Amino acid sequence: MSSSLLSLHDVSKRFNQKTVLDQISLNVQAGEIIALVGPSGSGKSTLMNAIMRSVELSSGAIFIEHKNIQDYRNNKTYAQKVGMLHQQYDLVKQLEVVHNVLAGRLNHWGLWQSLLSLIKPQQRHIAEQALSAVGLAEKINQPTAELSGGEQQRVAIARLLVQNPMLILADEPVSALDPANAQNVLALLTKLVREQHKTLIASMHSVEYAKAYFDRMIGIKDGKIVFDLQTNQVSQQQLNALYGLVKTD
Ligand SMILES: Nc1ncnc2c1ncn2[C@@H]1O[C@H](COP(=O)(O)OP(=O)(O)OP(=O)(O)O)[C@@H](O)[C@H]1O
Repeated sequence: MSSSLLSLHDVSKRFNQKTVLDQISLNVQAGEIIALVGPSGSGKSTLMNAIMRSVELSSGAIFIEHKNIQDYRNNKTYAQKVGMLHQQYDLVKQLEVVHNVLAGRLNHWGLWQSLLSLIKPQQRHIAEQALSAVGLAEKINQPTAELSGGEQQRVAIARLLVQNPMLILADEPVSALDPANAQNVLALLTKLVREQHKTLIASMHSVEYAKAYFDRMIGIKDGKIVFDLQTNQVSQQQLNALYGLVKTD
């Protein structure tokens, strides 16, 4: 059996009459670091939401470790396979950083331990470890709202480390950040994914960042894959065609 972590077989999604994903087939091996690129509305978020199981397919099937994702019994088990990083961090701003990081633990805890953790953080050492990995150990008791955008995205990464899924999906993880912060966060995220032998698929607005930090690039247009290559093999012509840019020379 191959080491395929994720595979999509003829995945299609229609919203009302509109086809948003059009027979996408794709294989991802464990350890890959992949950027999804393509114009706005091409279907990148829908593709990731389908893998997250938050969008139901119109047809086709998705497998994680050769098992249909529909067959993972509950969300807790599934969260140990796949986790997602959002553009807007998705943190509870009023809470201290430690609580947001330990929210990644909810998939491992029962109800009482989760409730108790809101009063007295349970397994604080786990949060400490994850926060030092993202360089924020000293912010553990700070209200999350007081952190900068880049720091908040690093807290969200720490929460993912605590959740510890095999596959990380990131939906435009740095598009809300300024260039310096965006590059720091991407460098950190890809470094941690490599060190911890995880797999990353991120949708990226910036082709430049996709080239700098990712190994494989998948171009999506109108819900179809138009190229799927090692990043250094992608030509300017392919990118122009993807974004519908007219040749000027
Ligand atoms: N829940 C929904 N109901 C109806 N249409 C939807 C829904 N979700 C997405 N769409 C449509 O599907 C298409 C693809 O959207 P999607 O968000 O996947 O694109 P994207 O490539 O991620 O775009 P962007 O780069 O702008 O985030 C869009 O036309 C969008 O309007």
